Amino acid sequence: MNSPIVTVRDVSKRFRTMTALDGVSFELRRNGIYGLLGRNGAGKTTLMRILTGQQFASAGTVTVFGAAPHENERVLRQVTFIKESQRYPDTFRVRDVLFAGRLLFPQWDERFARDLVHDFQLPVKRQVKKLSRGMLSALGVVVGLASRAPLTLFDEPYLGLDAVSRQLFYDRLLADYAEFPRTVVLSTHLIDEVSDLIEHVLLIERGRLVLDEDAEALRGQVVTLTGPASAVDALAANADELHREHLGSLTRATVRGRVEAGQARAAGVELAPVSLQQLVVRITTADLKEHVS
Ligand SMILES: Nc1ncnc2c1ncn2[C@@H]1O[C@H](COP(=O)(O)OP(=O)(O)OP(=O)(O)O)[C@@H](O)[C@H]1O
Repeated sequence: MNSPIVTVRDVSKRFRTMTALDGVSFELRRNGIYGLLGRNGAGKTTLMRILTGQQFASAGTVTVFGAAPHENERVLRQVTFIKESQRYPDTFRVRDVLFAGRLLFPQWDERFARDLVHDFQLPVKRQVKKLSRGMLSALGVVVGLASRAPLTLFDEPYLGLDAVSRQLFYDRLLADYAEFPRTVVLSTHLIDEVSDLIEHVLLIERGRLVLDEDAEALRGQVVTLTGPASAVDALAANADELHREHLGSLTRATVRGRVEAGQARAAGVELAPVSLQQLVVRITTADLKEHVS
């Protein structure tokens, strides 16, 4: 990852009285796989729509490849946005969508597109409106991958895919990314599934960005401490406590911060890593929000 290709500064979006995004700021760097995580209605789609020029922010600025994205052809030719509810013209067949991809995206790889169509067993002659939900998702995935756009956003396009096809998507994405690095944003609820894939985590909670962290750094930052309450308290004293539960005579605390493994062992406290999914659940639990900086 190096220079930013997207800069979001203090962006808010209001729909009448509803605030969908509230003072969001972050950067997306050239080449990297970002996980855009958050609960239902957190503001993920709204943010992606603003990044791709489909919606205006109510306040703040968005710069994509050095310019505002709205109606900017130079910028938008470098961007692919695949959403679950992707619409295509009524008469389009699968092959028409692929043809359009070839025309629209300068980096489109026709051979890769055909391989993907084969992998996902898509019927090229079938009208898009007659595809099953999973096939429609697969078509979105094919376009998103084969476009090789320098900024590719997937807004849960794979919800219709079964587990085997989702794995195929993750595998193809990783393999192609290794050969043709670009900036990929995956918005998803299936955090466990993508946790090995994503390099950076952006977590939105009720319109606010509550986490903007390197995934690897995050993995070591949050742990659970299980042991006698007094020993857990002592170890947790210098960390942010995200959650606490009692298991008979033992206490289990989920904390964010540095805890020395040797110290924990000596105090009879079991130290265990927290999965990204657990971490997100803990952080987005409403009454614990004050623990998140
Ligand atoms: N056009 C609109 N008019 C009014 N409210 C809207 C509009 N678009 C989005 N919202 C509201 O903004 C909030 C954020 O919606 P958004 O679709 O961005 O969430 P999301 O994180 O993508 O959710 P999900 O994971 O459920 O798809 C929601 O409360 C939603 O109802």
